[in-house]
Amino acid sequence: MALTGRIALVTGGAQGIGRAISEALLREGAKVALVDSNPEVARECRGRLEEAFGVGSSLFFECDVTDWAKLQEVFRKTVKHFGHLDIAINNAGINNEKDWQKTINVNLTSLIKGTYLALEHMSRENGKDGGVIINVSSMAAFMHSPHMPVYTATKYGVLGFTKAMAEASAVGNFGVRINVLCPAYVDTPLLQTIDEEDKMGRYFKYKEELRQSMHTYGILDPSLIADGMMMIIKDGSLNGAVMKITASKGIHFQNDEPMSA
Ligand SMILES: NC(=O)c1ccc[n+]([C@@H]2O[C@H](COP(=O)([O-])OP(=O)(O)OC[C@H]3O[C@@H](n4cnc5c(N)ncnc54)[C@H](O)[C@@H]3O)[C@@H](O)[C@H]2O)c1
Ligand SMILES: CCCCC[C@H](O)CC\C=C/C=C/C=C/[C@@H](O)[C@@H](O)CCCC(=O)O
Repeated sequence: MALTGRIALVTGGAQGIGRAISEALLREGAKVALVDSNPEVARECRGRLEEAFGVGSSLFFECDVTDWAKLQEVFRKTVKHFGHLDIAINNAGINNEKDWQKTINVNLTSLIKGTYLALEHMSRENGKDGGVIINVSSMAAFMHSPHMPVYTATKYGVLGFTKAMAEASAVGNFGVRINVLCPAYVDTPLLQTIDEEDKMGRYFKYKEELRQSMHTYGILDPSLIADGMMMIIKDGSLNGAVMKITASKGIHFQNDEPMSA
């Protein structure tokens, strides 16, 4: 997929991994709608992106992805403003084991809603031209860590939902490629939540073990995650792919054993 003139929507786009992919897309000539609930980081990000890529190449929406009506409106306004939608990146995510229901709402329920909204605006079923969706999971979907069980559950959920949706898209001829990305630890403000008792809840006592795990597995630069996303966006053969990004193996894919009867 060539990116000049392509239209992307990125949730959690103003910081961390979301910001890195938004910048990568803008660098290659795409236009990007950034959706974020944090007005301060969004303001700073907006200033930087408009300075670097010009006013008009990005659009900012202050929106909490758990607000269904607002999220619907954001997709609608993006399509109205730019004309159509080609790429949706459901990236917004939190680590909050204390308010674990919020973690499920943000990381899983809203990602499912974001996927359905993206399909509404991209699927051939609705007379649209197709596109690509990337859902952000984590290497936590392959590990069993005592440090963040609900976060882990949401990331397993994202993995399963996305693989099933990719098959639904293939079977239903949606023309939309749906893939999932699973990074290991990435150098973003999310990692600082290990020092916050009101986020770690009863698992706060494990924070040094978690820090040790980061030390063992390494911490990646967000630009590497953006590279992986660009690979998925550009490779038209990828649907249902599970991309892992780790310090030891870099960008690579999970290959599942075919299930025997
Ligand atoms: N950083 C890591 O080590 C790591 C590793 C694997 C996967 N991930 C996943 O990558 C994604 C991005 O994480 P990050 O590390 O860039 O985090 P981050 O905290 O640096 O950035 C997340 C962005 O999402 C926004 N956001 C949070 N809740 C939101 C909501 N309800 N509605 C709208 N926007 C919201 C935040 O304001 C922020 O700008 C998450 O899904 C996370 O689980 C992160
Ligand atoms: C404050 C907590 C925020 C959590 C952020 C992340 O989502 C958590 C990422 C979790 C685990 C990372 C593990 C990395 C492992 C690899 O380096 C590797 O050893 C695994 C090998 C498997 C493979 O590459 O296929």
